[in-house]
Amino acid sequence: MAANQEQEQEQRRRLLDVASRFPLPSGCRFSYGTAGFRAYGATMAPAVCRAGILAALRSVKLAGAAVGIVITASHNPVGDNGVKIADPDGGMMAQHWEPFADALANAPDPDALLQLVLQFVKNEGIPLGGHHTAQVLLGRDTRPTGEYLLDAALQGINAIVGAHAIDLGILTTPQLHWMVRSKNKGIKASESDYFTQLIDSFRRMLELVPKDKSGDELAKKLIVDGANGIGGVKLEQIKAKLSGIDINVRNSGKEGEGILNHMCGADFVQKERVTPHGFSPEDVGVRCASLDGDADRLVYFRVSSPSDNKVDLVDGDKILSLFALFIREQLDIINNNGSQVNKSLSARLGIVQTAYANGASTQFLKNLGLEVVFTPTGVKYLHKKALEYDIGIYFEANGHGTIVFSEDFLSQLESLINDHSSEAANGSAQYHAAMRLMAASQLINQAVGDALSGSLLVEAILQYKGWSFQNWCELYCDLPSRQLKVKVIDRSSIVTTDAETKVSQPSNLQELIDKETANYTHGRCFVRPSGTEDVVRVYAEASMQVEADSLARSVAQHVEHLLG
Ligand SMILES: CC(=O)N[C@H]1[C@@H](OP(=O)(O)O)O[C@H](CO)[C@@H](O)[C@@H]1O
Ligand SMILES: [Mg+2]
Repeated sequence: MAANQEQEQEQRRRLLDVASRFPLPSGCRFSYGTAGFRAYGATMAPAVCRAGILAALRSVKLAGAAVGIVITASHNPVGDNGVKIADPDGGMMAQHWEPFADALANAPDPDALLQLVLQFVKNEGIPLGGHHTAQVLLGRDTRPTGEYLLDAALQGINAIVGAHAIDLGILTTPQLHWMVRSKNKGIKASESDYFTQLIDSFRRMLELVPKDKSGDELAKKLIVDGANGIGGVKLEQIKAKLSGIDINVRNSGKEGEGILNHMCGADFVQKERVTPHGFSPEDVGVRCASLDGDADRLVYFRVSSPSDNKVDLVDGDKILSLFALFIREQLDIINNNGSQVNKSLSARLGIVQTAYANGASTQFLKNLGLEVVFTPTGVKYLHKKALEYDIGIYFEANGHGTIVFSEDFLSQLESLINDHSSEAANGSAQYHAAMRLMAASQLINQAVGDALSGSLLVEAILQYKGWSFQNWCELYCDLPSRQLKVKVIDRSSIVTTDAETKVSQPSNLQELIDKETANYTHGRCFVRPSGTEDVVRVYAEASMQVEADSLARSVAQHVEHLLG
């Protein structure tokens, strides 16, 4: 038999073999959804194994570039688990592969799986069975089912001839995305390189804080709620090396401290607006940050008073607003400063939000004269949109977000910094502003939202501005809002348009929503099927809390009535 034919046979055999090792339980249906497959951890092995096959195929297709797999269920309960795939640029897997991901995960038997793969590789022109290579980097969070699912992923990857899996152990989701991106850029990509980049660029940011702004001890104090997940573990590892900030980690994931995401973490704090487990009245007034279970979400809060457990919340929208103010300020300094180096920077700055962004934040950003655009829910949409700008800043209200800088902008910035190399110019405000933007671009994780690097950027900006938590809170006042979930028979019967702000099907639902909304001052309401849970989500906003509550309730009733 010719060598090629032999390889092809071997490839078929391996696929049939691995599929029979991970049969799909009957009645099981996976959907790639907003952010990968997610379900009860013990049931996830077939989907994770198939995600391994898919990641290896994606790497073959992209000429052996590294692709990533993260095993995590983020903010969901500890018993859940899931899998997300990172593309070679460190972003989410290209959306046009999602239908194949769905079909592969749900292939009912080994033969169906084999046929599906063979058809797909033919359509996509993937040179399967030839002399190709593929590499897949794997990370997982701290969940008890992580190791078991990692093994399923490894078996899936190894089912593709020529594929090579690299297990990077327990990592935050953003670390894995950063490593994939760095590896494909040909730069140092280990965990210690990631830490060094964070520590060094944070130090550089603080060195650029004007001397008159350096605040008191409270300004440097930060308590971090690690959600008993991997973010707390990693922060403990580096906090002593972060100078200029005093970090205390609670819910750090240490044995006995608590259960992952249970009564703690970014999702809990943002939704419940109460102090997470491990915080007490003694913490009143101190700036606190909360991460989710895989550390790709970040929100800030402050314990409001010693007598109740309420918090003042700073959500993703306000983190976005702080970042936008900072970036804009540096661009203004560069472009309006009469410096010896007569050079300006042309930069298109874009702000990306979803319909869940509080209306007050959008108004605030627009009042600053910024370009604000909307995408559907999910980092995969926001990130892609942000890449269209020289500097794109995006956040979901729940704390997923980051800043992306175009290569062209960064090289303009670098040349500006080089032009300032003479000593006299080094002292100029323009030079400092350019250096701040450069340090920020190195501190922030440009692959994906990262609670660790995001919180360090927040801390550096607050120190730069000499701002307290209160100053930050007062940027604008959130409009009262309410989110509800409605269980329906088939949530996919709701179809939305205009970045999910309008319903196109069922045909009369939008009219009903409009009618309800018209009854309220500053009323805004939309519904959409969740991409991670079997529910329809209702969001309402109005000038008073009771109004937002009642608008959400009446629209939820319409949804229930129409969809059962
Ligand atoms: C309203 C909301 O918070 N939706 C979340 C949630 O998506 P849904 O499609 O709404 O279930 O999970 C996504 C993944 O974590 C996150 O990106 C998104 O923001
Ligand atoms: Mg997460």
